[in-house]
Order: sequence, then C-alpha cells, then structure tokens
Amino acid sequence: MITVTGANKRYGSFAALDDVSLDIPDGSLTALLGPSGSGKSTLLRSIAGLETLDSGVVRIGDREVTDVPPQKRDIGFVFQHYAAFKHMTVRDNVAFGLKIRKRPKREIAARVDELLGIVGLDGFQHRYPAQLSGGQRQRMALARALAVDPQVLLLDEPFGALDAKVRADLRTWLRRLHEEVHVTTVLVTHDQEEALDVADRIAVLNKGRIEQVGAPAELYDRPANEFVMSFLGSVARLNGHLVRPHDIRIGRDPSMTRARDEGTAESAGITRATVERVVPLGFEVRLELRNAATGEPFTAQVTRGDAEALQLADGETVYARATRIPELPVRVESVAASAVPVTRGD
Ligand SMILES: Nc1ncnc2c1ncn2[C@@H]1O[C@H](COP(=O)(O)OP(=O)(O)OP(=O)(O)O)[C@@H](O)[C@H]1O
Repeated sequence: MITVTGANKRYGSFAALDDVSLDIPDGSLTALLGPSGSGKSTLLRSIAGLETLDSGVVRIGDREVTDVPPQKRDIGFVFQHYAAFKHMTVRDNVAFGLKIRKRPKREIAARVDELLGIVGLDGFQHRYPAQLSGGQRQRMALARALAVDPQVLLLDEPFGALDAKVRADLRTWLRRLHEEVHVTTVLVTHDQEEALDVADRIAVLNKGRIEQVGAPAELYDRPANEFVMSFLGSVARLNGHLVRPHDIRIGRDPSMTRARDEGTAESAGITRATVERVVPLGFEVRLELRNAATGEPFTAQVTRGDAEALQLADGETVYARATRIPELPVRVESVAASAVPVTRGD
C-alpha cells in the first residue's frame, strides 16, 4: 500500500497540492487523472521523492519514506521523454540498475532476457536507443524500471509523446504486463480514455485536490460531482441536468415519451432541438444538436439503426429526452463553470 496523508505543496502562493490524502492498494494499477496543472505530476513526484512536500507524509508499504531520497525508496520511474543512455545498447540500458547494484553477471543476463521478453523486445538486445521506435523506447524504459524489482512502478504520462495508434497498443500492453507482473503501479494521465482503459482505480484531481477515487465504472456511473462527470466522458446539458450523450433519446415528435398524457413537452423533460450535423462513427452516430430554446449546442449518440429509422438531415427539428439522469450532490450552472472549485464534496 502507498499512503499519502495530508500532502501540501506550494509554489509561491500557488497550491499544487492542497491537503491531498490517497491510499493506493498493493498490486493495483491506479491512474492519477486530471486536467493540465491539476497536480498529478507533483503528487507522483512526491511519491517518488523527486519533490519535497511542504507538509504531509508518504508511506510505501510499512515504511515512512517522506524524507527518504528517491534511490532508496524502492521505486521504478518512467517519464514521458525517457532519457536512455544513447551510447549503450538496449541490453545495457536495461541492465544498468542491476550492474550498479553489483549483481552477478549471470543473474543480470537472465533477468534482462526475461524482461525483454516481457516487454516484447526479444531480438532487440544489441540495438541502440536511436534505432528503436518511440513505443519500443518506452517499453525499454519500462523494462529498465522493472529490472531492479521495485516495490512500486511510477509512470508519468509514459505514452504521452506517441501517436494515438501506438498509445492504444501500449495501453493494452501495459494492462497485460500489469496482470503478469502485478507490481503496484501509479500512472499519471490527462487522458480519460487511457485511465478508463488501463486502470483498476482512478483518482481524479482538480486544482491540487482529489475530487473522487474509485473503480473506473464507479466513477463513470456514479460521479461525485459535475467536474468528475464532465472529465470522465462527454456530457450534454438537458433541462439543467448533465447527461451522457448515449443516455439521450431522439424522436421526430414530442409524443415519443407519452408527453401528451403528462403535459407539455417541457414539463415532460423534452427538449426541442435542431440537427446541425450527423456524424457516423461506425456502429453509432453522433448527432450535433442545438437547443431550440436556449441556443446551446449539445451532442447525442444513437445507434446507426435508430439514426436510419429517423432519417435525420441537417436543419431538421427533433425532440430529445434524457433516459438516465445521474444524481449529483452538487449542481452548478454550466459545464464550463464546473471547472471552478465548487465541488469539493466536503
Ligand atoms: N517547479 C515549479 N515551480 C512553479 N510552479 C510549478 C512547478 N512545478 C509545478 N508547478 C505548478 O504546479 C501546478 C501543478 O503541476 P503538475 O505538473 O503537478 O500538474 P499536472 O497535473 O501534472 O499537469 P500536466 O498534465 O500539465 O503535467 C501547475 O500549475 C504548475 O505550473
């Protein structure tokens, strides 16, 4: 277990970490997710010992490490831009930590071969870093971080500099690696899809504070507040409620929800909207709509079958109704406003 308790870090008057407490269970893959500047890297670097907290305590396992230097914390660390030793082969880069620990040569050779197999770099032993692709270089970085059998693996946007396809491949690969190696892993990312895809726990950060911690599905389905809900996926605002685009039903006329029996379209929670764009996304279709009453744009996601049945075209009028409205403890006026600190949950 990694435990951070009451962590504070200021740069001048700016609070990068504002009384952060977080438990990271053994063997988990926890993502620190938040917008740029929310304090994710500062928190990770504090766990690594690369940053000194103004106050607060960091524990790794049963050891308090708050004042322990990074090299004595039993951690592996991978940055976005991994600084490999350019003049060393892949094999020597991965072996580096073991060599300085003066492990027997045979043990080092066996461990390096094993790791290169795990990260899918068999046969690349004798290449130099410049002869690897970006994705291969990051996998070498992971092998190097894992070589010394750290108690904890800390990853700061490790795939951040790679293109979308390579990122997606490496995500799948990291998840499999974690299933195999099971080292407690903390991953910093600003990409909600990456966090939902890879992590078994997510801590959402905003302005130096933790908004919510939980399993991905828990955060997605039961967000603690509008910030978490907006950050974990697309949202639309219908009749003052934040809803997911796939929780919106679209019809050609207001009676689609038995509104006639219940009163006017507005009282039944139906929104009149204009179709601005119909965007096919494979199985689903994204509808870009504009609220006829407020002029606000929003999107709805429907199946291709539903879209075809509706025969939608740009400029047409449709009616939208939320089929599911998550209960949020705090309501604010707009999605944009949810980025200001209103949602502390305390
Ligand atoms: N050495 C420093 N001096 C001054 N301010 C700093 C320093 N390091 C970080 N900050 C500020 O602290 C805040 C948090 O930074 P941090 O790097 O933890 O954010 P982040 O969530 O990781 O963002 P990003 O995804 O952009 O890296 C930012 O506003 C940043 O400008």
